[in-house]
Amino acid sequence: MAQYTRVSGSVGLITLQSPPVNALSAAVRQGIVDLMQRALSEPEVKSVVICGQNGIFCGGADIKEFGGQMSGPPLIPMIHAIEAASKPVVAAIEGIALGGGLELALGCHYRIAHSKARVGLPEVTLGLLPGAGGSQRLPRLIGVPAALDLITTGRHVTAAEALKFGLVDQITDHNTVNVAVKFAQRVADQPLDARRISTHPCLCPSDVAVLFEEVMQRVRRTARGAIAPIACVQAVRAAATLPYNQGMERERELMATLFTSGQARALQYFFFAQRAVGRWSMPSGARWDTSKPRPVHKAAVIGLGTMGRGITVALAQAGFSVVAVETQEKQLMEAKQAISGMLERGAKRRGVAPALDKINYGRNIQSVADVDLVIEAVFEDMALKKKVFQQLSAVCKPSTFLCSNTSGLDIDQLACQTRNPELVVGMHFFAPAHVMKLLEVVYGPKSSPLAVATAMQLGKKIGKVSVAVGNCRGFVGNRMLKPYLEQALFLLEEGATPEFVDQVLEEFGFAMGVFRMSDLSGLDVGWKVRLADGLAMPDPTMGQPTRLRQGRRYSPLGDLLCEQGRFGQKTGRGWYQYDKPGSQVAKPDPWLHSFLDEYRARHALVAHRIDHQEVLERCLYSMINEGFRILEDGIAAGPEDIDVIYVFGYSWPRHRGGPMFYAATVGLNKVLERLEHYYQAHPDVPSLQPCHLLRKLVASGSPPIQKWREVIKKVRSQL
Ligand SMILES: CCCCCCC[C@H](O)CC(=O)SCCNC(=O)CCNC(=O)[C@H](O)C(C)(C)COP(=O)([O-])OP(=O)([O-])OC[C@H]1O[C@@H](n2cnc3c(N)ncnc32)[C@H](O)[C@@H]1OP(=O)([O-])[O-]
Repeated sequence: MAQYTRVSGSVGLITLQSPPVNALSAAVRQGIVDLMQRALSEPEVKSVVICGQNGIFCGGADIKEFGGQMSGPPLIPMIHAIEAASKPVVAAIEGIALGGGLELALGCHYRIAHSKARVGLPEVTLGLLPGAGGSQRLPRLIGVPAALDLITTGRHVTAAEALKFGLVDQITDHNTVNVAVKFAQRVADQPLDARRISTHPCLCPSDVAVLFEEVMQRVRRTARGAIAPIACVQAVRAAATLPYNQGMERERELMATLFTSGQARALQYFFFAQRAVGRWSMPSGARWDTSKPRPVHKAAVIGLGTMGRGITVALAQAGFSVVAVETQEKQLMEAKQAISGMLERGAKRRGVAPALDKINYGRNIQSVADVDLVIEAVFEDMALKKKVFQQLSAVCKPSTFLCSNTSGLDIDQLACQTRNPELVVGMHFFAPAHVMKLLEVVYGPKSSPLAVATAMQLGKKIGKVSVAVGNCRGFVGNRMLKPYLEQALFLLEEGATPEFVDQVLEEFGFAMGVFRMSDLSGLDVGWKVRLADGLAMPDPTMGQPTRLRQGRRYSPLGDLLCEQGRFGQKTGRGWYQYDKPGSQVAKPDPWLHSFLDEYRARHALVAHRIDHQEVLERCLYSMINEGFRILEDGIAAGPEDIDVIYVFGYSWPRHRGGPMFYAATVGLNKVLERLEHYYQAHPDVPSLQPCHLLRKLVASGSPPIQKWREVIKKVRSQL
């Protein structure tokens, strides 16, 4: 909807009204078309201002409309009509002008922005391009290099930056609509021809061909298979090389291809999934909207290894006072230096002062007595963590929330060490903790909604996407990683190489294949856990066959590498070889290939040809199957939670929506059929056995992912 008022006698003011972000829904577009006609037909009206209600100009096209049949007046002719209007039209930009919202403003003859406004063309993040003339008008207004930057990255720019680009004509600290109305009065009689951006030539630098080539190469390198960034470059190239009308035709063609691509659907699903995880719920019925968080002013971090340092930086950068505790003197000195460096580098990038004074360091756990919340980040050892929780419970105020950064240990066991187990939750950060967006907030059977709400809010304040999950070994992310890693090892046993498996996964869109990722994280981490679990056995003559544990197939390949001191990048050897310890350039290692040959010979394994499809299906479907088990067990509330965790924590390619969305895209019946096939071939691998929920969903006709929760509810109620 849109509202019309006449202000100052001669200005027609059109206000977009569609909360929360005044998206250009069919009703809003209809409102704009009707009210523009009215303003143009009223003789008293000499100029027009378009603004949005509640201090927000416009968040762009209504993404909810994309999935269905489009109705109402189309955006492109609507914007053309505004540009062609015989009276000056001024956009009064407050809050945001994004996507179609900025394209609407580019159709206006003038743009006035509030100094706190942000503008941008983020369509690429939704698998699209600015398809309402934005790809053709923006380069004509601000030049090809700046337009390429904005359109291919989708980044939002501040009003000050927009002014520098010439994207807005004026910025103000005052009431933007009032300023725009006065401006509109001043320009009422000015000629408009030069203000119609579509008539401008597209000014190109002399080396424009080289520029496009460079940008295209960069985009292809970083897109990880996403097609929208490439289409964005092609659309801007059309603006630079074709007359406006032909450029618009090219924009339309490219947009049509993107619109119908699975990638746009995946990215739009993911846009809503990211927001859905904020509306968390627990099996007890506690929910985000009925559970109030308690404010946290002062926090503490216990243990200043890699994770503790990152968490301290994340907290301090967000303005929290932090008590950072490390009991080892040498570690403490090293941590202080590292944290200061991280804060200084981050502050330099953001152009702010480093938050060094937010942190108090200490060697004694007593120094956390008065904090509101503690995040324990000591070594991943249950006995040690239990001891720390006992100490914290004795030292801290009774109201202090006690959180653990464990990546998979039992939260309940830690809660049992404390006076107030209801105040204990997991806060599982991902390395590097000040950079990675994901936070798993883990509730145990005793965790209160208050503790979950507080941890979720803290996560939001430090810029994380927080997902509330239940307590089980590995929680959601690492639990699903286990069958994925396991399949990758089995594939090596059966004839594949680490390079081939990684290549397939990287072509799929992962930033790193499973073996390169393991080398980066350190092979010894998992090895220590397997040793503690009694799975990795240094002496293979202990009675059990080496490739079988507890009746299941087991690959000791990772353990054997660790026994050789091959821990990955940090030792210069792992699944790959590196020039020196710490180097990041992975090279195939002939030693490893002979080692695999010998291993296969020792175990009478005959290497067979493993193709692309088998690698993908076995690695991904076993992981997805575990995802369905997680949903069945109530560890994740819905598929969106899993997908958000995988995109933000495990570099799952966003344009594929996340593992559960991918399963829906492939077809649940196909996933089921392939799992059945592989389980038949490998009956000693339980992770390949299709789970009950997957079967149930297929039996229910494979409903769309948005309907899975209904089936999940039914399955859980029958358990
Ligand atoms: C030939 C075909 C021609 C086609 C023409 C194409 C035109 C054009 O180029 C395409 C576009 O504009 S593509 C669009 C380009 N635009 C973009 O990509 C902008 C996308 N939006 C954003 O980046 C952020 O939402 C803001 C920065 C706007 C606000 O951030 P914040 O303050 O943290 O708040 P928040 O929590 O994020 O959102 C609050 C609520 O608003 C909801 N919602 C938001 N935008 C929506 C939309 N466009 N729509 C619908 N809903 C939208 C959001 O879901 C949430 O709902 P919930 O039910 O409460 O969960």
